Amino acid sequence: MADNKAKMRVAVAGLGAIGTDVVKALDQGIEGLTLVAVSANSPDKHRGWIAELKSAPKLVPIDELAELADIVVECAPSKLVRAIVAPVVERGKTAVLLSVGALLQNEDLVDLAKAHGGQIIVPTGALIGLDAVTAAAVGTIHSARLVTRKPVAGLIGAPHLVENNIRIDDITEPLRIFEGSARDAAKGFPANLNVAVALSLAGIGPDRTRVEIWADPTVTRNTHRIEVDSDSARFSMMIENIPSENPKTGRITALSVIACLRKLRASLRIGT
Ligand SMILES: NC(=O)C1=CN([C@@H]2O[C@H](COP(=O)(O)OP(=O)(O)OC[C@H]3O[C@@H](n4cnc5c(N)ncnc54)[C@H](O)[C@@H]3O)[C@@H](O)[C@H]2O)C=CC1
Ligand SMILES: O=C([O-])CC(=O)C(=O)O
Repeated sequence: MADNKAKMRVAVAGLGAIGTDVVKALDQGIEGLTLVAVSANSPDKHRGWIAELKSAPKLVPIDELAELADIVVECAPSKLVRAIVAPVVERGKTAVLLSVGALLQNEDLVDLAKAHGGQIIVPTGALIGLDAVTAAAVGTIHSARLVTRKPVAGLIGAPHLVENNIRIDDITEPLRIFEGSARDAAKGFPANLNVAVALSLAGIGPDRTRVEIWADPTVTRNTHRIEVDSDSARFSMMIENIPSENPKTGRITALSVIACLRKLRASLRIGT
């Protein structure tokens, strides 16, 4: 049957572990969407494979994306979140946000979206169970907790470790390196704890959501366990993510974005 709805134009900001897979999936085809533009830090590095796509998008600086697209997918370093998302939501458009940890320092972006009829979408990303958490949050959640275990390589360089002089390079046993709120976890581990912030925004907020982080030389996967107790259900779930080419980022993250984009215009939509 003919597709009567006009396609929505999509742009991708950042061509790293997540962005590259998202671009390739969009080029293969996602119902109701068309890829029009991408941004990269070193455009020359990407011109070759972009030119070989079925339909090559424009390669432009991030400040041009909001004008060119209806939906901009942010998969860039967290310091660029404001520069990428503000112009999108100011135009009443949609930003898909991966560096969700940065939202805590940029909470006014949500007000900006509200004022202009824009939307910020946070995919489940590397986590699990945000469908159940958002459902439970319609009622009352009593407690929410995240326990993250990562191989040492996925944690090295985190500001919390550097500032507190915590050495993990030579550990031979699991070491708990952080216990506290999701808000503090996001500050101390900006490239690692997007999942903590996503959980907190789905549930009871960054101050009441508790987080434990372990550096674990016995695991090869980024492992996240969530435990939620509410007036509708008690649940705990664990996901063991195979790292992508970026050891800080699980492979499933890009797939979650692709699934999220598929849902935007799909004729059948499963899950909350
Ligand atoms: N919500 C979630 O569950 C998850 C979120 N993330 C977050 O998503 C973001 C992207 O993650 P990855 O793809 O793994 O990171 P990555 O480091 O592999 O890719 C980021 C890309 O952005 C590019 N970039 C830097 N400056 C740029 C600029 N001015 N314009 C355009 N591109 C620029 C870099 O060159 C790099 O290619 C990170 O902030 C990460 O923390 C990662 C995993 C899970
Ligand atoms: O597990 C992952 O892939 C990444 C992660 O913890 C995060 O960004 O929050």
